[in-house]
Amino acid sequence: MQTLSEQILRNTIRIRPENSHKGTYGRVCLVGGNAQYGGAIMMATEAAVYSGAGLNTTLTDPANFVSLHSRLPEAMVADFHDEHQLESLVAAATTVVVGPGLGTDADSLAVLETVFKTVSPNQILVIDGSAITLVADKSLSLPNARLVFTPHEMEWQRLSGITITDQTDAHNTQVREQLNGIVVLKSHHTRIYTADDVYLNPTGTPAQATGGMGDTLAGMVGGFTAQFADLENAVLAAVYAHSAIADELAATQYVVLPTQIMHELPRFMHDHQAQ
Ligand SMILES: NC(=O)C1=CN([C@@H]2O[C@H](COP(=O)(O)OP(=O)(O)OC[C@H]3O[C@@H](n4cnc5c(N)ncnc54)[C@H](O)[C@@H]3O)[C@@H](O)[C@H]2O)[C@@H](O)CC1
Ligand SMILES: Nc1ncnc2c1ncn2[C@@H]1O[C@H](COP(=O)(O)OP(=O)(O)O)[C@@H](O)[C@H]1O
Ligand SMILES: [Mg+2]
Repeated sequence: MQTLSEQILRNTIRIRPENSHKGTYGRVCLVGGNAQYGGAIMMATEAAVYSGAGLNTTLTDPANFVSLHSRLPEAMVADFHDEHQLESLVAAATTVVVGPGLGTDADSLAVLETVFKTVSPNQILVIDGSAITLVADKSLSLPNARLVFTPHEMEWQRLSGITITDQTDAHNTQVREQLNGIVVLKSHHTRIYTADDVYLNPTGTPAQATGGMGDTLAGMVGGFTAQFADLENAVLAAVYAHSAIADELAATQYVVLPTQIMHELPRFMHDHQAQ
């Protein structure tokens, strides 16, 4: 087991080359947000945009279009019920983030199944929130893609079958091997399980214990993995940065809002970029 340090930021966040454009920094496709949970996909989208991903498209319930656009004109939006559009936008993405606020009803399942059948082996697929619950409840087969799972302990219990009290590194590693992806097991001491190692994130604060905090991390993982070449480092750096920013804010705040974290990101990434 290794404990992450600030070094992961300098190893990952690159000074931008002058000769670059939005196409250089990846396309993120975010899929989620039913009529009840529009906030979740908005926070994930905003986090991807503020992470610096070059192009961001959100596939969501049309009930969320106006609120999303009025907050975030940088993102493109489309209806996730339109299967043809969902397929073509997912196919064009560097990273797909599926699950924040997706819900678990029949429509949600249909959207998730379309995403799973569309992604290809060289695409990155971040599976979060409701998508994890659906995979577990419906015993869905996972697609052949570069998978990143971001469960909290209850979602991990559903997906892995390991009860929260039994979620030891040995047990978690066994299930990670079957899933064949990176697992970010979120808690007050988040651990990241990769093919070769287990990493402990030393940053984080109970001031983060508020709804939307994980949706924000999912969007950051989307933004970082779409831009930075090394998948594992990009995931580790996103996890570290998310909670390091919260720690900074918690020095003077009782609670840290997810939207405050994402708004600090451009400054934080500027301060930790390296050649
Ligand atoms: N503003 C919004 O639209 C929000 C939408 N959300 C979405 O709501 C859907 C359901 O997700 P939820 O996570 O709320 O519901 P879940 O039912 O998946 O999990 C929440 C339950 O897990 C328990 N739990 C145990 N250990 C935990 C841990 N370490 N971290 C978090 N919870 C732990 C909690 O006490 C709670 O009872 C997801 O799609 C999610 O993205 C939530 O993110 C909240 C905010
Ligand atoms: N007490 C805590 N200490 C540190 N980090 C926390 C704490 N409580 C929550 N977090 C972090 O907040 C996030 C919560 O994720 P999640 O439960 O998926 O939120 P949501 O689905 O509501 O967006 C995770 O990154 C988790 O590590
Ligand atoms: Mg969550």
